[in-house]
Amino acid sequence: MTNRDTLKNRKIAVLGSRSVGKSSMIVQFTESQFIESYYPTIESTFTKPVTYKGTEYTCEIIDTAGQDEYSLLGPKHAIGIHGFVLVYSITSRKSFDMIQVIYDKIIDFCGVMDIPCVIVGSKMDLDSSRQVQTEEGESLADRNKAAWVETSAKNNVNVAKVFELCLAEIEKRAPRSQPEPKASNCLVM
Ligand SMILES: Nc1nc2c(ncn2[C@@H]2O[C@H](COP(=O)(O)OP(=O)(O)OP(=O)(O)O)[C@@H](O)[C@H]2O)c(=O)[nH]1
Repeated sequence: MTNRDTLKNRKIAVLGSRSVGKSSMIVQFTESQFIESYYPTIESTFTKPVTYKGTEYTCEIIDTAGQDEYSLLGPKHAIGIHGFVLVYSITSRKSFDMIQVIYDKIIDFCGVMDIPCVIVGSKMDLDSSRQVQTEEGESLADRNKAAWVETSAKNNVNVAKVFELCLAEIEKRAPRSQPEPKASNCLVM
């Protein structure tokens, strides 16, 4: 087996409204810590090796600036990206409503029917302020052929699962001998 067979690079873009906890989730996953204070993200990339079903992957995780309905989805959020993590906060109905908007923008941009995607309901530790029920999250994911999970970056609940689910969604759609993405191609299937 060549190194290319054993170490696969997978680019994952994390998108969602402002302050839903995208950075906190990524930092918990890659650095095992939780940051209470809020620093708006411009854009940064984190790398972490992940072993999933016996295969070693290098996950390149792109932390994006929070989106709203007026944000333009640029090529950097679609081209060469293998999988998408779309995050809403269970405490914000508005952030939940943004998920379909962002999903549709990706689909439009890439000209595909569906994408390897995990929809994440964050901040599940704040259940007393819940605005989005679990069934709503599940059925949104079902409608879009996406995986779904609720997480708490604060308590490190289901954070690693997000990235496992994303790798599963990517691999589910990948043809057996999928070539590595070319920089100029939209890889979403
Ligand atoms: N209680 C609780 N708070 C959280 C959780 N995740 C994030 N937060 C808090 O929510 C705030 C925003 O978190 P960020 O991770 O910066 O959010 P973001 O989505 O990256 O924000 P942008 O960079 O603006 O897009 C911070 O004060 C975090 O401490 C969580 O799981 N539980």
